[in-house]
Amino acid sequence: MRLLRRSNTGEFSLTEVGDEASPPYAILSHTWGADTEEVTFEDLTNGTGKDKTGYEKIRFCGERARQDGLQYFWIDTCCINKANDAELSQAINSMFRWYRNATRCYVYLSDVSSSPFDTNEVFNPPPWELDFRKSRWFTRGWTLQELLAPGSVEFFSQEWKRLGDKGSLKQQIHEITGIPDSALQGAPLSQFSVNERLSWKERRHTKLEEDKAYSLLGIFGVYISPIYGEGTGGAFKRLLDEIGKLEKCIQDLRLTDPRDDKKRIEETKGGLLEDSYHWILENSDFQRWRDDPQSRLLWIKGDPGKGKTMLLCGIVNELKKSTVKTDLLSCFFCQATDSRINNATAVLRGLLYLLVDQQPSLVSHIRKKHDHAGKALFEDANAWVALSEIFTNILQDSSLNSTYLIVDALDECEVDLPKLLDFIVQKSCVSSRVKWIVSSRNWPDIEERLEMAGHKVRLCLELNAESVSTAVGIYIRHKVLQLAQRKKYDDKTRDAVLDHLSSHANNTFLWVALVCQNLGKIPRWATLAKLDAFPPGLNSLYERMMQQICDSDYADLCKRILALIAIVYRPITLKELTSLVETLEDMADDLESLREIIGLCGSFLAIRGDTVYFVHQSAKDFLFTEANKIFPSGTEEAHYAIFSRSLQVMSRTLRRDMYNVGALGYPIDQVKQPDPDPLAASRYSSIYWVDHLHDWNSNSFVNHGIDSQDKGAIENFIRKKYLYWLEALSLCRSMSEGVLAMAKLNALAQRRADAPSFIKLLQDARLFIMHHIQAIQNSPLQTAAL
Ligand SMILES: Nc1ncnc2c1ncn2[C@@H]1O[C@H](COP(=O)(O)OP(=O)(O)OP(=O)(O)O)[C@@H](O)[C@H]1O
Repeated sequence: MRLLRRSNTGEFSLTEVGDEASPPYAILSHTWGADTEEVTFEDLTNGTGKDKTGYEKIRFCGERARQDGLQYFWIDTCCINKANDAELSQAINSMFRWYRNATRCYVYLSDVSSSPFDTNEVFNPPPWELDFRKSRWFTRGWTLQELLAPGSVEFFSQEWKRLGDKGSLKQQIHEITGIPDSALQGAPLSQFSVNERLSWKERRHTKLEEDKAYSLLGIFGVYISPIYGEGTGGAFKRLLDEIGKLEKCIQDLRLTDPRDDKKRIEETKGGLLEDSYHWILENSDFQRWRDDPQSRLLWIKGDPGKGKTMLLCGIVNELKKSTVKTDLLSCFFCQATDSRINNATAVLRGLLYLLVDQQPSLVSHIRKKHDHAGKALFEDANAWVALSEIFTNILQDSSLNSTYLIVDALDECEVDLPKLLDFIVQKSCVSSRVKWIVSSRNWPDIEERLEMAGHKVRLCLELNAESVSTAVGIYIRHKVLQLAQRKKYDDKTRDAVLDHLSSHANNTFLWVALVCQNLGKIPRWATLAKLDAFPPGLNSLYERMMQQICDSDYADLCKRILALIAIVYRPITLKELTSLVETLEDMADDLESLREIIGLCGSFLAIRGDTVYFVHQSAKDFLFTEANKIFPSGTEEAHYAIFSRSLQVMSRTLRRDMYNVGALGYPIDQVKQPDPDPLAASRYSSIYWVDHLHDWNSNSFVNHGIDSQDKGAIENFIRKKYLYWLEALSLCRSMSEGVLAMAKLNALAQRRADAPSFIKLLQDARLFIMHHIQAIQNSPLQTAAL
């Protein structure tokens, strides 16, 4: 971009700077006078134009910038060479970003006059307010982005008097423009619907009709080359086309919203306690990472349950508070218990999703490939290659703002962890504008790879025992006071619980959380006697919980539930649970009793909403180390049981037009999930039944193949229910999982050389889904027309 600079003698000169390396600058927002009045690029290069009225605005902006300690500033009249079409086109597509990146934006209101003696405090409303409300500035097209893009927008009268900024004048600006406060305060514009954003420009005008559309490019984060002469209709058509493609691309990219994952994790873990993570802000390693431009990667490591995830949640909150509005912050929380967020491609997808949500113009890097490949770009066998290339390009994009990338629980990334680690190691030294934080357990293979990163700071929780111990102490007090209040402990009991927890916690948050959860189930009068039943150390505690389950009257049922929850590919709902465990089948309408049964499974499980989760990854890890207790016949048998139950429940419940949409071409975007949802019990089964069949085979030393009985059941299902299954997959927005499932099923069937008609049936079924995926994905009932 080209910036103006004021010399000591008061002269102005132009200087070219790279967008990436631009010095801090101020930017002017104003309304244009007659062309002859504005100082142009030629004027400045030829040293003319000083007698034009527009020169006053340059002097104003230069003087304000000087007062604010800024040497450079930008004004659209003279910093763009409009005679150069390519430059003009590039400027139109960059302007939003230039306004956003400006340190200050000064709005010069030539039609608002304010006496130098007016003080805003004395008159309410101030005498200039009426003129302010009527100012032409609020009626022009380009000033919309000039209002929204910068973090700081200050308003000045024609006498150069400061009237206020978009914070102090937010009420008036909201009333004049109809733009919600949150958008004025800097909320990502992607949070507002396309129609809402379009409505903001309704009463605004531009000199050239096409500019009405072009002035919205930055507000939607899309690029189009201006074609003056195409008319408003043509310009808007191209703009809306681009917006449509952008929205589709972001929709396809989204796997989960990591912001929702963070919220869910905090809630399932009992809520984030600020006082228990604030120590990090005073920690010298953290400060070094935050303040030293050379420190690019902060790696927080510690044993299970030491509070890493909650610490990262806290850091995300604190960075959000302390960084400037233009900084990007993207995070991802890996969870081994959920196959949607336990792999390297999911990490890149999640990080990218939040980056483009905050800076939509970055989508251009994804669109190049997505326009050709569609959603498959993020899901096919080459997804990692494509995503890592896109990510690299984004990190190298000169328009990328300062960025924080945060990845929690690398140890829970179960698929392609080495690739992800190498990627982080390489990319963390690419750009000084990008800072990373990652967390992991003390695993040697993670250590080995992350050690290779230059510019890193390592923060080991075990080496910060004093801070962690104080933080755990605060947590203990908080939890015990909660318990004491809820259970009405007397002082003696409360102090004994405090003492026991403080002396046995061993700096492990999770241990405290689990013991408190257990104490919550014990009657007040039995509390003191039971305290010693909570041994120190996570494993001892888990062992005890397991022993209690084994001794209880419901041991078999609890173990079956634990085995199921341990082996499913994503957390399942209570309804899904009833369909997958035979003995729970009758409880589909009695979820309260089911909740009680889950409560009997020690404190291994937690329910949030209607979904059952492991209380912590370490609880699941423990169950696998004690596999003989919950999987007496091995994990393969547990997979087989889920496969077989899934086939039964699908055969029983899937039917045509389950959501009563009626019309064959009814678009999926408009399909609403009915309540009660006819797919509630079979959703999981529909997506994962083949995976369980596959893992029954692949995990085992003995290759079971598909025996005659299962062959018959599968054949029957495909012949009678295949189209309903495809409809269900479409309603679950999981058609691509269906394609993969049919590929796996075909591969398994190949082993039955004695059953050619079975193989042929599955081949045909596979070809069918591959050919019609698009149609069924868009309209679930299309299955009936095919
Ligand atoms: N700041 C905090 N506020 C509230 N609860 C906390 C906090 N820190 C830790 N906890 C409690 O401790 C438990 C364990 O913390 P967390 O899951 O963050 O540990 P972790 O180090 O990430 O464990 P792992 O490596 O096994 O995943 C949480 O479930 C939560 O109950």
